Amino acid sequence: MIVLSPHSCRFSRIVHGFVVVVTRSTLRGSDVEGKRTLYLGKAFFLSLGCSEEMASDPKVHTFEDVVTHNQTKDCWLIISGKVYNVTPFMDDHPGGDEVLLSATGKDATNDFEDVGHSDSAREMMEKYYIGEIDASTVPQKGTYIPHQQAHNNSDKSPDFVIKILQFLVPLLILALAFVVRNYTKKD
Ligand code: HEM
Repeated sequence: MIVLSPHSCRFSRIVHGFVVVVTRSTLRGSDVEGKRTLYLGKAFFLSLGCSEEMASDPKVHTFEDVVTHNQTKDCWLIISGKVYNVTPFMDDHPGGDEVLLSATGKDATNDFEDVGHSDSAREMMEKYYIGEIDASTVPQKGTYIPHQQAHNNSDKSPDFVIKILQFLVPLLILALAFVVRNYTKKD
């Protein structure tokens, strides 16, 4: 597989889009001519140095599928909307394999960016690119709170205690006033 710089890849994506549009419109006219355009486009695309994966339409993975690849021997990551199979890189990753494993099962964009990876690290990523993530399948951050945990938390949280006190304190003051009034009342 040929590795390329992100710069040429960005350019090639534009070219790829163009080739697909041309190909689709040409296919409507003539099948043979359309296929020829597709092969020419793909060849041109590959000549720019892009991987075969990028030359064809990228595979779109669902979140549910990607998160099942969460082991040292089978590790996929989601970074900036793209899916990477970093299994061959586990032993060589300078940050270690544990950190890569901890980035599975979620969108690892922030984890990746927080480290401040170098440009050469970003170029290296192209080698492991296996497609795009279907954004509609990625759960929104903070939407999932396990029911049991949420219930326990609310019982112990200071908010809950404050609410109880807001209700009890006026009652206690009222009761106290009542008692004082009764004791100080002249017969
Ligand atoms: C395809 C994905 C990744 C590639 C190709 C990659 C590559 C690299 C490379 C080349 C380095 C050496 C330093 C540099 O050049 O920036 C590095 C360091 C590191 N990476 Fe990654 N990385 C990837 C994903 C991640 C992810 C998702 C995390 C966090 C969860 C991570 C955490 C780290 C850490 C902690 C270091 C060590 C930084 C240091 O000690 O200076 N990497 N990575």
